[in-house]
Amino acid sequence: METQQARLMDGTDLARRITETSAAAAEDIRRRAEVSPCLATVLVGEDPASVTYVRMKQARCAKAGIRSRHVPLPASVSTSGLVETVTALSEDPDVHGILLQHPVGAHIDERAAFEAIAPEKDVDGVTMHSFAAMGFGLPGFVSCTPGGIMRLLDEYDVDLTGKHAVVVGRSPILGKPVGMLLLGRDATVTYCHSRTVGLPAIVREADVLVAAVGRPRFINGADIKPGAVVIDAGYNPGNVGDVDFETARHRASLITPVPGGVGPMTIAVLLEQTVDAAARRLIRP
Ligand SMILES: Nc1nc2c(c(=O)[nH]1)N[C@@H](CN(C=O)c1ccc(C(=O)N[C@@H](CCC(=O)O)C(=O)O)cc1)CN2
Repeated sequence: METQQARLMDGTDLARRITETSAAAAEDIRRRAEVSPCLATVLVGEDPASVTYVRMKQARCAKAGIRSRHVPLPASVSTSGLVETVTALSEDPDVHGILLQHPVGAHIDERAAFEAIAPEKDVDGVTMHSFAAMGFGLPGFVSCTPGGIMRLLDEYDVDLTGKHAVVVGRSPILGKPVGMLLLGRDATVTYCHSRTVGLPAIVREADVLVAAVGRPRFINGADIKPGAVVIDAGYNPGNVGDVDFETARHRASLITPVPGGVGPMTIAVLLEQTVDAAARRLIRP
């Protein structure tokens, strides 16, 4: 019997508030140092979803008074060509943050390209340097979606201490780092993925479930523990999440919608970290 309706975790509203603060901080930097924070966006090819996400990032930058410099590259670019472009942006003093939109194409060594981002400009949290900082619990730039998820959990006062957090997904910029951040907040973390045997039974144990597997409606609401907090980090075509929302909302206590949950938070964290990178440069030029 369906007894409860989960409260929605409103990522759109929280992202708007974070971006307002970033806009004020960007304005402050401009006034005090006559420097305007700048995000370089690098897009390989013309994958329609990636084009949309990069446009969204540029539009939010513009709204927040953050400059963006777009660098489109043909789908045929080689690994060395991409590394050369990213290295040049890393060395360009006018650029404070670099976003290399994922995915970059199967023929490219994406890791090599990410590693060409200077650590102090890794506002997207995709380099090994940032990954290690997240793992050690040291200050640094977080991967944007994991960072956005943690902000949502805090906004809704979710106590993570001793809670069983199940992360379904293991990508280097989403599943793995969000598990590390949850562990750093004293949750007991289990990583699962598309090949996990007996996944439903593990999902049923989750106090906090993070679905980040990239498969539409992969998590069935019937497998969600009553009262669980459900974070749907899926961004499948048609704005469909990794969780079957209609069934899950009757089991969870809190749930992120798709759209309007984790997605906007990803961009808010990217902008916030871009402004932060510019501010850090003022302290340590
Ligand atoms: N270098 C990176 N590449 C990618 C990342 C990333 O964080 N860094 N994340 C994903 C996708 N992504 C950003 O790039 C992203 C996906 C979805 C949204 C979003 O706000 N979605 C909206 C709905 C969008 C719509 O209406 O079309 C929502 O959920 O409300 C933002 C960012 C892949 N690559």
